Amino acid sequence: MSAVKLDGKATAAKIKADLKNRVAALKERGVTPGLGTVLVGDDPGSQIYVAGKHRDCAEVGIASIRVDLPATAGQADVEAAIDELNASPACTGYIVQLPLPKHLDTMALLERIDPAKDADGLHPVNLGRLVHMVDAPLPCTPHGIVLLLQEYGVPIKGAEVAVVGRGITVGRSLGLLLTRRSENATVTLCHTGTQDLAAHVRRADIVVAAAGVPELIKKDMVKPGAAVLDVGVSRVAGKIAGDVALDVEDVAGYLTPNPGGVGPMTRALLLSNVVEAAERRLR
Ligand SMILES: Nc1nc2c(c(=O)[nH]1)N[C@@H](CN(C=O)c1ccc(C(=O)N[C@@H](CCC(=O)O)C(=O)O)cc1)CN2
Repeated sequence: MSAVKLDGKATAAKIKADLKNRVAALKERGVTPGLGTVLVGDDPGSQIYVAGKHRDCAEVGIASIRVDLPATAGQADVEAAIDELNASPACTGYIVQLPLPKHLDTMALLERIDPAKDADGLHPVNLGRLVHMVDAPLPCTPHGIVLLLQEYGVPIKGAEVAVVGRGITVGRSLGLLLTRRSENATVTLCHTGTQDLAAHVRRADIVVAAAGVPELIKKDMVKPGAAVLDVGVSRVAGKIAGDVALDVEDVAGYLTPNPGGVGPMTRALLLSNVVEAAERRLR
């Protein structure tokens, strides 16, 4: 079997084309959406992702506000940057790029973001809204994964899904999304304490690998025909190393390329949250 490619780049391009029209409509009504980013330190991956987010903004007409702080920035410095973006009328939504340097208190900083400007959907208030299944900005990678599966007609309702990795940006919040009544999947959230990972993955119709362990998901762990989404962004010798071994392609029914799969969808859904926040202002 040679898997159907779940093309995130092409799907993101469609989403961005729609956003471009919505941004133009907002501008006609006197509102220019603006995305802010706070990047602390010089992690090479984070630098690339933040640069990509601002390139996307230019493509769809969203204004960019970029705050870059040195790795030595203290808690108070990052708090000041957040307070400024909370107060800035030009910024309709923003993110603090993760991971932050270890000396910073990530949770305290995420909580300081104005929930109405939380473009990542990771503020505890917005995650709480997701738990309660009420309207809120959705976390970008999980939302992108759901839209990518829908774009290719991969059945989600009733599917057995193995999510590997319990981080807040992907695994934990994806479980919340996929178990909403509108998706109705059955999710097993696997993590480093899972006893027999292969057994859980082998049962799954959809596998989402978001553990950050290169080639964790091997060909013999995947049910023939399953959809496999690789969220891994480890860097080995400067190149992206995904969580899924390359030969999984021989057995999977659908597979994301990496790069070109989940990453571009994450960025497109970030823009979507910024545009939605600007539209909400006009309601
Ligand atoms: N505040 C946040 N920080 C992080 C998040 C997040 O959702 N919010 N997720 C990840 C990284 N991430 C988002 O910032 C991200 C990862 C990958 C890409 C992407 O476009 N990847 C490209 C390849 C780019 C390259 O050459 O390396 C692709 O897959 O084609 C965008 C965003 C952690 N931090």
